[in-house]
Amino acid sequence: QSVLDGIINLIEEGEAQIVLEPPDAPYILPEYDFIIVGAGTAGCVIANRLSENPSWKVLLIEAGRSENYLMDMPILANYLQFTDSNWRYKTEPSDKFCMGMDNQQCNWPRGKVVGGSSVLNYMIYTRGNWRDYDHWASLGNEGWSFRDVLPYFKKVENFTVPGFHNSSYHNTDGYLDISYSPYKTKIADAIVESSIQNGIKYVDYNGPMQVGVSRLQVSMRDGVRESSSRAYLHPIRDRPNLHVKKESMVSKILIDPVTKQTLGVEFVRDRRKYTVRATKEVIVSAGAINSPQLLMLSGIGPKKHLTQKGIPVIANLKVGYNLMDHIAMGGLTFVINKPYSLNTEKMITAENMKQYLNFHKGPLSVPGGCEVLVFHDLKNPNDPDGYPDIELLFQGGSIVSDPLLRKDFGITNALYDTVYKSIENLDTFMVFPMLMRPKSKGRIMLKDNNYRSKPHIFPNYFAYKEDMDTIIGGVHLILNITRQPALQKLGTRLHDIPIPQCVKYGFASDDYFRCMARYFTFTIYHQSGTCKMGPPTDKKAVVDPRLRVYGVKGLRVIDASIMPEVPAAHTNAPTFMIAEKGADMIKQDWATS
Ligand SMILES: Cc1cc2nc3c(=O)[nH]c(=O)nc-3n(C[C@H](O)[C@H](O)[C@H](O)COP(=O)(O)OP(=O)(O)OC[C@H]3O[C@@H](n4cnc5c(N)ncnc54)[C@H](O)[C@@H]3O)c2cc1C
Repeated sequence: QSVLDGIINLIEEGEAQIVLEPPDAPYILPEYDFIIVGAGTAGCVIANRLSENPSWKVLLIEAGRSENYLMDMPILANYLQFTDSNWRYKTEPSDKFCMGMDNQQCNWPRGKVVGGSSVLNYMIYTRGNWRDYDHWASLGNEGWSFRDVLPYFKKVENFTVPGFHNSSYHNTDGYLDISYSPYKTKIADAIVESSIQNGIKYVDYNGPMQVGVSRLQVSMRDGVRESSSRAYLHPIRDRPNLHVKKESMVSKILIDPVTKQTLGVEFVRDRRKYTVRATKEVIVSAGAINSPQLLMLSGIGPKKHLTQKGIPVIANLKVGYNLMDHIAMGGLTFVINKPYSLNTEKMITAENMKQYLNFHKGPLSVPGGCEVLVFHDLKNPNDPDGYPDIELLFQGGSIVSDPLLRKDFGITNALYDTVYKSIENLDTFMVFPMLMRPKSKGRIMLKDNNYRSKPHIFPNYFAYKEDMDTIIGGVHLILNITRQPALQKLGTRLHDIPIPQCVKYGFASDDYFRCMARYFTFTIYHQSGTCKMGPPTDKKAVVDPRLRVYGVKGLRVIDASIMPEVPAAHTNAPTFMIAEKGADMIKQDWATS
């Protein structure tokens, strides 16, 4: 098989993808039983599950266009943020975080495409800790304990990770394939070995014990990204009772101001406005930024804020509060003296292309270069069933390995040139110490009452000192791991050109790293919590434990925004679980009514 054969294969697979994704509905009905806003991780699951009932008519509305096959080549993950499939949000400028980024703003990409952020993401698949969900339940969210949600995590997956087939935790007949990437670098092997040498156990972090080291379990099928659309929509593309409307942005949820009954939605396509009615429910699955934005535009949100923006209030709720994210100190880079690192330009060889295009194997199958993670409990380091407060995410390359990676994060040219330019030709890897259980919470606010305006984003990172301390604990752990023999065999050393603004603290001191975290504040893209789930006694709750919006009939939010606390996980797997569970709740509620 040659590269040319591979290119033909690519064209054929690309064509197949176009046919497999449900088409844009050429017409829509005046009313549906259910209207789902947003075909992202959650929306595709809900569309599939609700349309299982052939007597229900379901409309799925998505602002973005079709997913294309190139988006699903794992190594291209870093590139997708530069396309129109990204909403391209930015945080408000700050002098406490994101200080090394252009205009002191962090980029917050979000998927605007069929499949949503599951098309832009790095495919890392982690469920979180059993305590995350027991904690949700203890806050008054009945039905959300780990015991309750485990069946839904299992329902999602076709788990093919070798060596970990524990049927109490895993399943093989779900829609979403979970596997290891078909390729790993020698750096990944050395990281795993060094972690073990540092006393860390190799685990199935989606099994009974989460703390430990592992290669990444990823949502991939046969070396190709498994987005929520590929997993949940492609297999059901011919269902006549499901219509998908693409490139159509919902501008308002229509609610009767007197009865508070949801009537339907208004959406805009090609600058034309359409109205469509929902006879049973509207389900908002527009993600952790757009869901609160849409609720607020529709009159559901904090009374004072909505009134200031000239929006009549339908329900006075704390929409947009409780904004959470997982951040890491970026830029921690190690130089090695072996030619093992993933470097995009060096990787584009005929052999690697041949491997990927023909067989979906080789270095191009590594998701954006991410390879290994360690979950660790800094407070209880010896507890094999610890509750991770830090994750170390290892990449088989670094900020210098791909010219676009620094632009993904928005690092200023000046800072990049000063700190990293000189190591562009060296072999390197990078580690993110990532805060898993942040105390600091932010807020999303409307700019104005125009649905096309991007909202204001205040992430409020590092408002609590403990959050920074945890990151520093993570840096120490990374340094310990890199001192172990397996990584030392590669000549691993910390890249030591300092950030000029931090050098006054003394390179590699804790205060230096604190300063570095404020300059290179890297989001790991886990925005969540902005339509918080909680019991009626929770003053910040927007939806009840059955995901129904308080004070409004016929309206639910089902996506990452309902998380009361962000789990110790990358948020895609928990969002799949929420969607499976939410869809079941809808079925239950309509079965008994
Ligand atoms: C760059 C990046 C990398 C990530 N990496 C990982 C990872 O490796 N592992 C992991 O677990 N998680 C990762 N995540 C996070 C994870 O993908 C998200 O938590 C998850 O996809 C959220 O799902 P959701 O359904 O809440 O929202 P989304 O998947 O974002 O879906 C929302 C959908 O609604 C659409 N929409 C929004 N507003 C409207 C409107 N008004 N009208 C119509 N449609 C609308 C959007 O276009 C989008 O398609 C990453 C995210 C990003 C952006």
